[in-house]
Amino acid sequence: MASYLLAIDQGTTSSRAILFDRHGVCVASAQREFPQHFPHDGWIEHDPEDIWESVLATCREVLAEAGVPPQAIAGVGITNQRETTLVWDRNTGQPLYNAIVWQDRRTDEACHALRRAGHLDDVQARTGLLIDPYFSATKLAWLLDEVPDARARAERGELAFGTVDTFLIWRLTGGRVHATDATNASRTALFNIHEQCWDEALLALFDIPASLLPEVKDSSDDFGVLERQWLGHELPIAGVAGDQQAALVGQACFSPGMGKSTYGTGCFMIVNTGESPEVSRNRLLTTVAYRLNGKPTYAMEGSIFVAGATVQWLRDGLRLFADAAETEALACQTRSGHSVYLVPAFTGLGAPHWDPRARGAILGLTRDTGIAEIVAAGLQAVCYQTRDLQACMDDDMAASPGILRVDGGMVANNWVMQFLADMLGVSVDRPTVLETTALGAAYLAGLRLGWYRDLEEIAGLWRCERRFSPQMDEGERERLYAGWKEAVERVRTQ
Ligand SMILES: Nc1ncnc2c1ncn2[C@@H]1O[C@H](COP(=O)(O)OP(=O)(O)O)[C@@H](O)[C@H]1O
Ligand SMILES: O=P(O)(O)OC[C@H](O)CO
Repeated sequence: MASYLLAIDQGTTSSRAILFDRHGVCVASAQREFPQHFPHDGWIEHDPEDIWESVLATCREVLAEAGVPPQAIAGVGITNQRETTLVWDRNTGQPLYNAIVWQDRRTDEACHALRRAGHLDDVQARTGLLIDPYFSATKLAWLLDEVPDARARAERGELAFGTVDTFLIWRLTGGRVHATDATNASRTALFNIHEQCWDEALLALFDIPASLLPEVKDSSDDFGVLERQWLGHELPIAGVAGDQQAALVGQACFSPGMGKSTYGTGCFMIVNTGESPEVSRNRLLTTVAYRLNGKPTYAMEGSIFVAGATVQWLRDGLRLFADAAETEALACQTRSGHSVYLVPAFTGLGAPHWDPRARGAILGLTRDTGIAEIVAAGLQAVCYQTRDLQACMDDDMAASPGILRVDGGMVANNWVMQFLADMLGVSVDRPTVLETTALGAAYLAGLRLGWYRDLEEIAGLWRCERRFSPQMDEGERERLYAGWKEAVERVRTQ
């Protein structure tokens, strides 16, 4: 009898494949990093073949490592870096160009022009998003305009567009299925989140031929069959969601008001808002949390572009330490109440500022500032930015989550988690399974395959490993946060 679900987690810097059992316990995992390409300032690309090969290799590795035959897998869930845009030939499956990654800013000018022309409110009303290079629509338009012959070929119906989930589904099913799920569609800026369909007015605005677009399915659905040639056995692809939404599912945040924050390369805080697509007054995003049985559940999201990436920069750029894990001991050595601030606006600022031209800064240096204070400031920046998002959510929804569930590579750092609880003034819960993104994809597949009755059953599987409770006094918390706000004002350009 099939005993496992296979989750494919295709992220920005690496691909992972993880096997879960029925209780949501991680049985084995495999991970491969792949190269990032920076052809010009602000441009970030992935070679689609690197994405594909790393996914295939990790799937094979995880089965080998666990000693599990493919017949023991009930089905596959896919979760992915969102917004990243690919176009390929429907006949050959060959991509026309590299994948343009979500962090890529090449369409900054085009977005600026659309905002100047007054399209922001309409785009926000239809998509829940803003007009920003982050989302797929302007990246896709760029591909059609800049790759020779692409627009004409798209108009003849020869090409397919997809985010990474769609590309993987296409390849895994041998080109039989061209589909995405509603969470991924909701990040393209072409999808109407109220009507749950591609929006003709948006296709016209961004000049995108409808023939390029995939079918939009539920997050638990029939996405076709992974062909026998890849793992030696046919497997149903039964769950798909963008990685941040999958983490919300993996964290079992199924009731309105429950939220999670993921601290990986970037940081994404998402709060479930139930059946109502709340519109933010503070430039947060409205997005599809998951769609089951044709019914969307919505969420509000704050996206911070740089979180763990600061730690990488401190390690690889400044060479202040050799391993990210060392940051915890370094931060513990800081003078309490030091006033160094590091604003990690390396690629601009995301929510709630959306200032692509801002650049980073370290402020408040004194003669006794050392490595420990700079490292601590880098870690604290992530917590201050979460507090910025919390303030927006408080204003938009009258209440941000009373308890925040956290995951991602950075949450291994106890010092960061305590400072986060202190800065937010709420409890921060770290679950036993930190691979919540992959777990969410597995749960979505499991729902479709009848492994789980409903979301309630899945919620019963969530376990807290450690709770961090706020300990800092109010005065100190507000003094530190006021310093952060001042530091951000110094780098903003708009
Ligand atoms: N102990 C730690 N303290 C602080 N940051 C850490 C620690 N361990 C890992 N990180 C950071 O977490 C990030 C990796 O998290 P991960 O969830 O794997 O990211 P992603 O899925 O975005 O690639 C890296 O940027 C790394 O620098
Ligand atoms: O691959 P990650 O974990 O950095 O997540 C990327 C997000 O999906 C971008 O929106």
